[in-house]
Amino acid sequence: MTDRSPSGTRRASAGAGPGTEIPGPGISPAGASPGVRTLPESRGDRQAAGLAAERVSWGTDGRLILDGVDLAAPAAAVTGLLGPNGSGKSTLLRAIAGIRPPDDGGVVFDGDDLLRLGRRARARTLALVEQDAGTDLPITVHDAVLLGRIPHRSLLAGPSDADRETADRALERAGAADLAERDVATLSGGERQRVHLARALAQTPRLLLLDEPTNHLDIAAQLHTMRVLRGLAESGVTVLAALHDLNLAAASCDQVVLIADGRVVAAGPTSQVLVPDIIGPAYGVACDVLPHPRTGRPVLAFAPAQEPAH
Ligand SMILES: Nc1ncnc2c1ncn2[C@@H]1O[C@H](COP(=O)(O)OP(=O)(O)OP(=O)(O)O)[C@@H](O)[C@H]1O
Repeated sequence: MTDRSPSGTRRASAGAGPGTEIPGPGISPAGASPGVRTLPESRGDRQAAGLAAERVSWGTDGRLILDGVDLAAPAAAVTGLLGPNGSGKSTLLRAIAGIRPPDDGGVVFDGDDLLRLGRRARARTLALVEQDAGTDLPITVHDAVLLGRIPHRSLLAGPSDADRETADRALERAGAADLAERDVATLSGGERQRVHLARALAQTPRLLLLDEPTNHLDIAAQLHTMRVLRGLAESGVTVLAALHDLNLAAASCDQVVLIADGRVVAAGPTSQVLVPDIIGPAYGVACDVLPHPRTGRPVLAFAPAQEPAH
């Protein structure tokens, strides 16, 4: 049973308070939670191309983890999914991917009900790069990436030359070509992360979901990964990535959705959500925003929240 009472699950102070509610794209007024702050620029109807999660709820052990989440991720854009630890980002990505289907709500992608697609059709449509997805299979990186082609071929057929070429290109694009002959089990955390991305790329999804894709990566590899995501978006892919690094989000995302305690706190263009009066309360920190000296995009600087004076 899912406890839908507010008292069981929510922190008192996360996010914008009541009175800031403004409906936006994919955020139907009926489904919006109190405290949802969706920016006026994103107001409008749900876009036909791209992803729309509608009033998605999921709970376990009497605890509501996702509480009527509405999220729109347009096609040909990178959408960042932000929120403090335990806010429900991974759970939401798994719900959208159908790995842990929601108890309530729907997930529509390019006009199709994603949750009604069969496994194979879904695997041809979307790929999910999970956080710290481990694999101890005794196989090479190249063969692991080739597994991404399985949804695209008949069940009895082995990989074709075209499949191998796609896997090679995916390895190249993910910056993992030099790892191709390595045994997956011997890879470092950052090397594994690149291989997971390569496998997802080999799947040639139209919807790419990523849970902390820059985990374990050094700064150059982080920037490379975000460039790959931007390149995918430019070629029409819908990209939704859970990110902890708000500066990477600021540098790379077209728009962001901020959740706390399983509810949307704010959603809209990156530069309008990554502002002190939204980020500070959501994460419980003091936050300043400066222009990036090279790009002009927002750079966030953090400090511990001020203790209230006694
Ligand atoms: N299967 C489960 N059983 C019980 N609790 C769960 C389960 N899955 C998730 N949770 C809880 O749901 C909450 C949200 O978890 P989730 O992993 O989605 O958060 P997150 O935003 O991805 O966190 P992080 O940033 O730390 O990775 C957490 O409190 C977690 O403990």
